[in-house]
Amino acid sequence: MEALKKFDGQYWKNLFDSRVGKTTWPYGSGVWSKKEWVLPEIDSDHIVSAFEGNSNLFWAERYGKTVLGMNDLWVKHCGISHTGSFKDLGMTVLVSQVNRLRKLGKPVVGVGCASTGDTSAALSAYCAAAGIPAIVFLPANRISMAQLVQPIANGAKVISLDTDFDGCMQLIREVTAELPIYLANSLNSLRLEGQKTAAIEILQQFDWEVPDWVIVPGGNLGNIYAFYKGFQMCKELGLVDRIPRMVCAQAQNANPLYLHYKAGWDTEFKPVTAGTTFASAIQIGDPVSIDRAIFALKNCDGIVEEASEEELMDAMSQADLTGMFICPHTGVALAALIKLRNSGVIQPNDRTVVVSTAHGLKFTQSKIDYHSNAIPDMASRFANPPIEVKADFGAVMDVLQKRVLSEYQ
Ligand SMILES: N[C@@H](CCOP(=O)(O)O)C(=O)O
Repeated sequence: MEALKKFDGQYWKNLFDSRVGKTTWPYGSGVWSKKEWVLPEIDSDHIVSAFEGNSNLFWAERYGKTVLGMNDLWVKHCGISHTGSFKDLGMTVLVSQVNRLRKLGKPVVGVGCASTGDTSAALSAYCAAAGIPAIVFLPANRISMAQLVQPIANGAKVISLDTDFDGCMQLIREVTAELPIYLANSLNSLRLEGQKTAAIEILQQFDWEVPDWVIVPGGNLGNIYAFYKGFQMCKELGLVDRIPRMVCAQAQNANPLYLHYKAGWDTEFKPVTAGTTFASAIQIGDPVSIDRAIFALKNCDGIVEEASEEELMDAMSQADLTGMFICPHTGVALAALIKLRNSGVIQPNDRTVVVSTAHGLKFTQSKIDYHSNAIPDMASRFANPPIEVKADFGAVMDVLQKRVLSEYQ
């Protein structure tokens, strides 16, 4: 009975009135001025949804307006999917085809890939569902725990190699040239056929009105080409009359395409050794789809932009503060957008779509490091660490007065 009373509004009102009918803060040690606490009636006009949009395409209203002064900013969440990244779109197509080949009696003993964590997760899941052996080559200690556990749990053969992604990629290409293991990286066009559906879906979600800009994070560079392919197909079919300008966003520590773009498309492409980045899934120095990416960007009047570690982590954290929970690669794309917006290349009313490539839950460690102010040489401007408070009513009320109520008064 006592417990029930505590959940009665009148009980709390009486308690509150008895305590706040004073001009000094009656809890702990602070001082306060009394304020009327009247909750307005709620009517349906005041109910706002955090995001507005169709399925996985969200209008990032608050981020757009407050951070960028933009009115028409959208985020296409491709990581809200079975294994938590856009790789699902392409891998379901590829594994279905391998399944068919095996049913036709073709000698495919398994499917293999090199990965920075998302491709391997998607491959392992679909192969497990189809009963096909999956072999994944991963760079040791360079992918997140959440990504590592995905192929392990799905029963793939996980080969952890003492090299970077580019080293893994070279090895899987050599191995699949020798053995009847089907190569599942995005140089395989089946992957791109699946991935291009995200572009078609964006156009459909906008009722076939073409956005001005689409920003895609880029590492191995299959996805930027897949988006181009989807947009171009819709144009050729007469569904739209133009295609958007695309931006490929790279991490400054793994930026071979950016360097090539800056040097002028006609110079010779030079791979780089990718440095460590929080955007670990695009930590790639020698992308397999370089030629396709250049082709796509040239044909859509595209741009390549880069983001430093601080820029990408700040952009990600600021976006999270508006209700998203994005991956660091999407942070790269948002940081690129901030730069292009600040330089006036992208205008406030331009309809802009940022492609969010993976679920933020795969990258919690980087968020924890950021919010704990534990990243050397990074100001972590938007860190929001937990507030440690003694388990004491007065102490808790004091903290709330200082950190919550004072902002409201
Ligand atoms: N970021 C990728 C790297 C492999 O690229 P793919 O385009 O060949 O799938 C990953 O998640 O592994």
